[in-house]
Amino acid sequence: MNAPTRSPTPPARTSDADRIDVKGLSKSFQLAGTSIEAVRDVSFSVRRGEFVALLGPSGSGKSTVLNMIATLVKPSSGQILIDGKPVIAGKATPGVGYVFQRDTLFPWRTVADNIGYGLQLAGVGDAERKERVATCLAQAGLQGFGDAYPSALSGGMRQRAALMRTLVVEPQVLLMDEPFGALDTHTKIDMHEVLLRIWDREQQTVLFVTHDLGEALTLADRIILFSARPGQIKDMFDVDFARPRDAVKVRETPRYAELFQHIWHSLGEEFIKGRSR
Ligand SMILES: Nc1ncnc2c1ncn2[C@@H]1O[C@H](COP(=O)(O)OP(=O)(O)OP(=O)(O)O)[C@@H](O)[C@H]1O
Repeated sequence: MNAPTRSPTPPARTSDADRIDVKGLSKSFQLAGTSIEAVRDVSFSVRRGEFVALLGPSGSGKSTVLNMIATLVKPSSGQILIDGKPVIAGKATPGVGYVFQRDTLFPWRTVADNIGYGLQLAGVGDAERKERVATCLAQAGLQGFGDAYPSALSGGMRQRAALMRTLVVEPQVLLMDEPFGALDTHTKIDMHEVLLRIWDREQQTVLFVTHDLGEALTLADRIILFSARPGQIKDMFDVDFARPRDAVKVRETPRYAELFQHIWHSLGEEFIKGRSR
């Protein structure tokens, strides 16, 4: 895959090939002698270049599923395939990037050095690293902040830098765990714009965890709705807004209101069930 601004012709948006396959995934945690069933028998696929949101109330096992796909948590049972190959718990899968809710920038490194960290680990030479980091800074609207330390940036700017630190190594699969959850509404919508523009160009396969229905509708091609714990797939919804999307305008369309209302009811039932568990 080419670097963010270097791809001359965008790849086909989606193909029928499955990039992520999750089969019969379950997870129970042991906590102080008690077993907590977090996820029960979850199966789904994500096609190459598809943007899928995992939506559900707090505690419905969305992060646990994402963490299992990211190999950070070992499944109790079930299988996860990426490009047809089983992932191995504890071992990073090549081509898969991860963005967390809280920015995880190193405070002692400048923004440019944070973004360039993965390239440095991969042994990319100084000149190329500089060029690729400059491209990422521009894409994230962070020109002029490369030499700043994270403490000098706003929350939104830090999250943009964290996003770029993952994207600079050009992952084909992007796992995102409520990456904008800590941001205020307007900054969040700015981040949706940044992500939509990058994804329009690069068309990574994205799995995005959120409990924010508006965010899922703005970004995703498909929403997978989780039930209250133990997390199971309750429903799936296609989000058929045209691309490229405008993160502000899409929310003003009648179709958005229609889909919102339709899914909101189902999500609301799980919020209520989740409260009593
Ligand atoms: N390491 C762990 N040890 C014990 N229990 C855990 C662990 N991780 C998650 N759980 C439990 O598993 C359940 C699902 O948690 P998870 O974080 O996956 O849900 P979520 O849908 O991502 O929630 P949120 O939206 O609040 O992040 C919760 O009851 C949680 O307490």
